[in-house]
Amino acid sequence: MDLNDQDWQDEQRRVDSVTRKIAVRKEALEADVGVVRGDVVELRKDFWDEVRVNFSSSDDLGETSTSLRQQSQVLSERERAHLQASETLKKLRLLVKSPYFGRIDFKEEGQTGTEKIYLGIASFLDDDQETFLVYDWRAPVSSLYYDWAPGPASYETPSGEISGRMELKRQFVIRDGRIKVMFDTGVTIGDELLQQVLSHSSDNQMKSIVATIQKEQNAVIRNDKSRMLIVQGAAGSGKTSAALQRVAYLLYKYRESLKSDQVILFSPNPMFNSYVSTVLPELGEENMLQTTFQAYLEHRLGRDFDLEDVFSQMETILKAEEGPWLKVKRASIAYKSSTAFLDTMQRYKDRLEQSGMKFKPVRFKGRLIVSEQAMQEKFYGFDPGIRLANRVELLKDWLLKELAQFAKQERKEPWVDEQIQLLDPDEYQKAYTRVRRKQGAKSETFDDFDRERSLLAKMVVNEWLKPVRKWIKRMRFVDVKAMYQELFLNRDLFISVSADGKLPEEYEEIGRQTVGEMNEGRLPYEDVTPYLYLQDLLKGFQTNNVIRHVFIDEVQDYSPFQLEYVKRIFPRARMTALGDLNQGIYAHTDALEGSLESLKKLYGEESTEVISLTRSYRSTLEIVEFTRSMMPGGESIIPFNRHGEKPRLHLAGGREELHRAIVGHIQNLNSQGYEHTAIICKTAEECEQVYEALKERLPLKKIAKTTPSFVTGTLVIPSYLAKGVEFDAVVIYDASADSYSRESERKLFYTACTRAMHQLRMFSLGEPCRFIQDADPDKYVVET
Ligand SMILES: Nc1ncnc2c1ncn2[C@@H]1O[C@H](COP(=O)(O)OP(=O)(O)OP(=O)(O)O)[C@@H](O)[C@H]1O
Repeated sequence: MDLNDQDWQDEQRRVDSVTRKIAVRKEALEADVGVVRGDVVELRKDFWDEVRVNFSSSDDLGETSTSLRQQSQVLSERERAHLQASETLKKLRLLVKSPYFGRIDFKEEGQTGTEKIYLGIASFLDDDQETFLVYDWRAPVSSLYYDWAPGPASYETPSGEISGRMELKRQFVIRDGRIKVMFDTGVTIGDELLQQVLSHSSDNQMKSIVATIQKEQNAVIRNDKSRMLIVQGAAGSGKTSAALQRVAYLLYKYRESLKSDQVILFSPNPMFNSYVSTVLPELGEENMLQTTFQAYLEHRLGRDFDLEDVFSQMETILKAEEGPWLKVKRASIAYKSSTAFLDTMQRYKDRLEQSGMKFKPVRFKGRLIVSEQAMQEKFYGFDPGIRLANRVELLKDWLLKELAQFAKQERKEPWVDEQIQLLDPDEYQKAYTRVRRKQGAKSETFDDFDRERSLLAKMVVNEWLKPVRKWIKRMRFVDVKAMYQELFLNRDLFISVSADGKLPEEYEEIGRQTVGEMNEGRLPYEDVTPYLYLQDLLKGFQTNNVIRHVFIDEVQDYSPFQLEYVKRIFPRARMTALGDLNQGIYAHTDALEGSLESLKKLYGEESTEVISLTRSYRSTLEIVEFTRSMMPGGESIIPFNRHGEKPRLHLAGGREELHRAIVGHIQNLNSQGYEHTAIICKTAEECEQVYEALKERLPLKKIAKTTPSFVTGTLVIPSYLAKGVEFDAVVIYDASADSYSRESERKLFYTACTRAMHQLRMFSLGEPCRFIQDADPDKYVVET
């Protein structure tokens, strides 16, 4: 559209006028916020000056407490006002630069006038406080923009559906108050604008997509009926993007009841957390909580074992030779990932209700305080109607009493006197003060020798028994490890508790591997969640009742067992699961074949909705056409119509030639302005070698599983860590048949290739892998 166009001038005039109003409001609020902040600071500083403190009599005490309460109320009211004003200000600061991105003209059925509705990242009312100059993109009326082309249209409101006719749909790009781009659009939200957005270079931070949300993505964002929403979508179809806008939508729609810290996102790795962390702030919202499943596992079991993480497991498996060990490992992973194992565990718990609980005896200084047998007798002496975890709780209380009893006796022991003698004056003084505090302000001094000795002995013994008490309180007397191992050591037990009365394949060997690792203090990844599950069955689940929405990205990487566990620890939450079955890269994801079905079972079909996203936005049409041709069923992936070069395969004769070609290619990419590129290697070990070999020739950044934040530049990254992120250009380091030799690595290879936005080049030392050979030869170019 021409700059002189009348429409353009009219729109720019409106932008000017709205921006001016926003600026005025912003400045006024800035002044207000300053004042309120000052108030809060003053109130905090002078808090005690304003409170009348007097403890002389009970009347004075009452007055003091009233005064304290009043002062706290004033302070918290001002703090609330400050928070609210700051949040509004944050939005005004964003709006002033770009007040809106879309306009629809809508004529409601039965009404005479047509309303012009402008959409931005937040609502902005005119001074009359009635006219919306900008509507929040999440308001009910805004869904017209995402769901309909000009013509008949309707939208849902809390009081029912509103129908009418959309007469115009217009898009803008406004930067610093100037309209940069403006056009009227048809069916989908501007292919033109999407073209522009997608042709940009990638970044180390994900961007919000509010201006170009597609209809099917809008369905994901606004869905709030089902307990479980499954989003199955191709690589680059905007699953993560839609999920983040969905969080923003939920925070808006339920702003009275839902806060950002009641929403949690499980990310595939810590680096991904940083990659997506700017989207919500860009929309003027607070970030939700972010974590990884691994971080949760570490938090729960990291002190007890050296926990293997999914990346180490992956690395080990990718590097392992085919043979008996790998066969057993695969069988072990498959079984321990399944819900069959979860059922077995449940039945094992039922069995333990009757018999078989294992306890660690309570000891002190090598002496037995309570034996395992005594604990078992006590435990199975409780009413069998009481739940297992509650009986453990009762046992704990009993043990604490036994310990108190023991402590009383112990005070008479000679070692206690020795310890009292050893107290230095400082410790003595401390002990004295502590004892006095405990006694209340009753006596000024130790009144006689006996009393002094008895108080000090009590203190010394208590101090020495503290770790034992803590040990009991944490229920560490429950020998979870022994009971977990027992399952793999005792065939008869296993058969009797397994749901189908059978042993899993390779049972004996799995047992040997599992028990061996655990005795070395290590817990293999496939055992971590089952172990935790058993522990929770025995000691009680640590549920989180605060979280209302759980988002799981890359859900295909979770085993059915793990998903059941997540469901269990967030009993009051709804779940949004985002995944792509083609990208299930970990060993346990074989257990997830047909996993959409198992995912649907998690909350039951009636509480589950599935939305499929089939259009892929990240990569050029050429890259999508190539990558999808590697995958069975890939035809259903629809590329977005953005063109680029065909992917290229470079066959190298030797390693030095390979390195020379890669260096030349990266330099070429940089000169084309592609600065965010990745050399994707199969394993971390290969990354290490490549980094060492090329670091003198290229400014490389090596990415490892512990890398906390995503960076721009030329990265050397293992395939499994490139999940969820994207690059201008991707270089597959060695796509040879030697390197990717197993069928099970197809999804890994596909995932690596689909990280490319604009260019994909694969290098191969010798014959390329079968996945490339399976691909449509018309869809890539071979160079030698
Ligand atoms: N409606 C949209 N408007 C603009 N950009 C979009 C849109 N949808 C997706 N994109 C872009 O496409 C790219 C891929 O999106 P995203 O990472 O959310 O996809 P994904 O489905 O989670 O991918 P993967 O499963 O491969 O990790 C991102 O750059 C995103 O900004």
